[in-house]
Amino acid sequence: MKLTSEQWAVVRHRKGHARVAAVAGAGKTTTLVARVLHLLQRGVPARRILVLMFNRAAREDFTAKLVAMAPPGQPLPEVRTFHSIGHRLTQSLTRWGWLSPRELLTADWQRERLLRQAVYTCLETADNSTRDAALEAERLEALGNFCDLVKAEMATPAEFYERLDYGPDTLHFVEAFDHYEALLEQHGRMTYADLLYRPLRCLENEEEARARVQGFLDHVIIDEYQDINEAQQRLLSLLTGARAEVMAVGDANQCIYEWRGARPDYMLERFEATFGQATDYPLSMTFRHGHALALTANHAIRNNRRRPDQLCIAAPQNPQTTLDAGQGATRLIEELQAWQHQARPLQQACVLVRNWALSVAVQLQLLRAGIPFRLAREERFVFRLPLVQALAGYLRLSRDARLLHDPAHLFLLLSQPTSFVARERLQTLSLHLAQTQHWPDRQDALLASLKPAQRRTLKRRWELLCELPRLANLPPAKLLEIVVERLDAEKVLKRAAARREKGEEDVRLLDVLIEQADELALAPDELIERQQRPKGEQDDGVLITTVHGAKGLEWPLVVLWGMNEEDFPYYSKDNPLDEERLEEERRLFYVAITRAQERLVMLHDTGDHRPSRFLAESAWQDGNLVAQALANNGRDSLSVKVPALIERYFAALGVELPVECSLSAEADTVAGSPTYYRPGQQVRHDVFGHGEILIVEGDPDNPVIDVRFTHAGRRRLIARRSPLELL
Ligand SMILES: Nc1ncnc2c1ncn2[C@@H]1O[C@H](COP(=O)(O)OP(=O)(O)OP(=O)(O)O)[C@@H](O)[C@H]1O
Repeated sequence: MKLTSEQWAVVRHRKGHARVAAVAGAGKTTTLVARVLHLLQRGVPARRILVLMFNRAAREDFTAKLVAMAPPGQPLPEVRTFHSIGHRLTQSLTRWGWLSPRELLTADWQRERLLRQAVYTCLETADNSTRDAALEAERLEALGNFCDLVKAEMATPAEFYERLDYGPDTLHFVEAFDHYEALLEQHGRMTYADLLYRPLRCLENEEEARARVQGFLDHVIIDEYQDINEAQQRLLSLLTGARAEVMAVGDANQCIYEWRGARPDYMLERFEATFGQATDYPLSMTFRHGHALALTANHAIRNNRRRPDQLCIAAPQNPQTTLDAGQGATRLIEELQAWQHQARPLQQACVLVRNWALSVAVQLQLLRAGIPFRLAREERFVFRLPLVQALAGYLRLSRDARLLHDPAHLFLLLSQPTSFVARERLQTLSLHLAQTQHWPDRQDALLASLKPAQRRTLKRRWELLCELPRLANLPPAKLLEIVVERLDAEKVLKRAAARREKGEEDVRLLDVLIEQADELALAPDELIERQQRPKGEQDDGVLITTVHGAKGLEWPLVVLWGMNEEDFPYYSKDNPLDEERLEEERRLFYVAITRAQERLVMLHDTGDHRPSRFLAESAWQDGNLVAQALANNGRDSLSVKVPALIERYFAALGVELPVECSLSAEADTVAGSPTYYRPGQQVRHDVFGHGEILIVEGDPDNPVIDVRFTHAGRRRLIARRSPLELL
């Protein structure tokens, strides 16, 4: 394979640190393998080179390519992940006596037991209901994640708690962290997060230990630099010391872990702050997809203010990617069936969603159409979700009143969505209700340990259960709506979730389920039967995954589902978008669309949600139009939304083709298009004077904007109805 001149420049980089800005599909592995071989040829000993990849799959892929391309017998450098380095450092530091020996906790239940103990200790004097709520499985899981993230970000628990949006019932997290740490030490255990955290803390504190691990490397090459966390960054700088030259490769446009502390500008700032000056290299040519998608990706990301000034250019031999957008589940099924009719395997296709909640509609539709699928995370199978099991349980009860006598069934419905009451107490109550069919007397011991609010919640729920058999004839969607309303399910789910985003995802899941019950007109029996005998996932099926889970991967066919405002970009009335979050959502969209090789289909749903602003911003029709013209060697002038971008793209290809601004683009600007108002823009209001736009949200054609006025403070305005002038 002939490397491009940009790739060669990276391979032959001579001296000092280097930063490589690589677009998606730029052949990073090929280039970095060539770089390693070049260093070896230049006489650098293999043991003085370290290559760091972001996960095991990337590491295996890299190693395989390196072995295949190296001359036989050539000693090769180590290719590692941060975890494997941490593992080895832990072993060495333990052998040398700086760290006490600890065993890695591999099973979830072991970890959960320690977390549970930590919560007990710090809520020892709290009342029952507070403790019960803190011991809910979901809350414990959130606490576990919190502890891991504190370590990944090398923050204090209090600092990190401030940074993330945890709910009001999580105040104990900060203290629980310390108890958890003490328990781990006491039991001689460590978690995966400790593999980096412990050696790093030790090396930062012990000069002598540091001296034993530094000075062994001349070259460190690191992939996916844009998303590395604080612990990884610090470990990297420790290992490289003053001597090693660092080559960091990444794409700031694919920085999708901002909530965890990664920032697109870190590619620039953090690197220089840590290592000093670097030579910059672009890898702008993608080998993954055709011009249509390259142009669409360029359009999509151009609305971000914080981004590298770099166009992604499709290599001439790439497949001619086709793009389409549409609406509804029927379209999704048609796309996948058309793929199968072309005798293409479903493993070559992927359905991407912004959030797992959105995958529920996809799963239900595929089940119904008999199209096999597999999930990147098995536990997200729709009929394995506790909330879905519970809702199906409510439907079953409406059809079969005998279930009121089944304690296990009552327990399921009293505990999901959570009633914030401990399991044991609910089990006893369920047994009583199943046997007596009566709510216990006020003085009954069963109620003694419950707070008045818990009693009220459970009593109301029992009354609903008794009423359900009388509602058996209602359509399932209507019945579910009643259940959700009577349980006050939205509020409960928001309260139960330990992070606001999780609560909102659960609420969205409720919506999706009701929409689906309505759209599919699911007969209760069908839903119930599916829930009771869920068909397992199938290996030869289409993959369903989230955009985060698709990082670094590619498929010939990508269907991006859920292209609606509030779903993608993800926001809500309680959780509005600010400029940073909108830009991160846009980078996620960029990652999503650049996974496709031959075909990309973006679908929005038929519900109340408006189509996503990203569809308009991406100008995908222009992408198709320009790609067609390039394929046919067209000569006619092209009417496009953003002529300057197309001209720059043509200049990079060495193509001369006239372009002009399309009428629709002009109309957009006049009418206040989704891209017309953007955070950061300066405005003048006839009454309030000068200000800066902070947030743009709502209908892209008629946005609501938040403006901070110099003299009139912060105001929310309907942009098109306000006497505003853009400066
Ligand atoms: N100079 C080149 N000419 C032709 N094809 C190339 C070139 N460089 C890379 N490729 C091809 O591009 C594809 C992706 O390359 P590679 O596996 O090296 O990149 P990657 O690291 O997986 O992708 P990404 O850049 O998205 O991380 C491969 O099929 C590879 O053969």
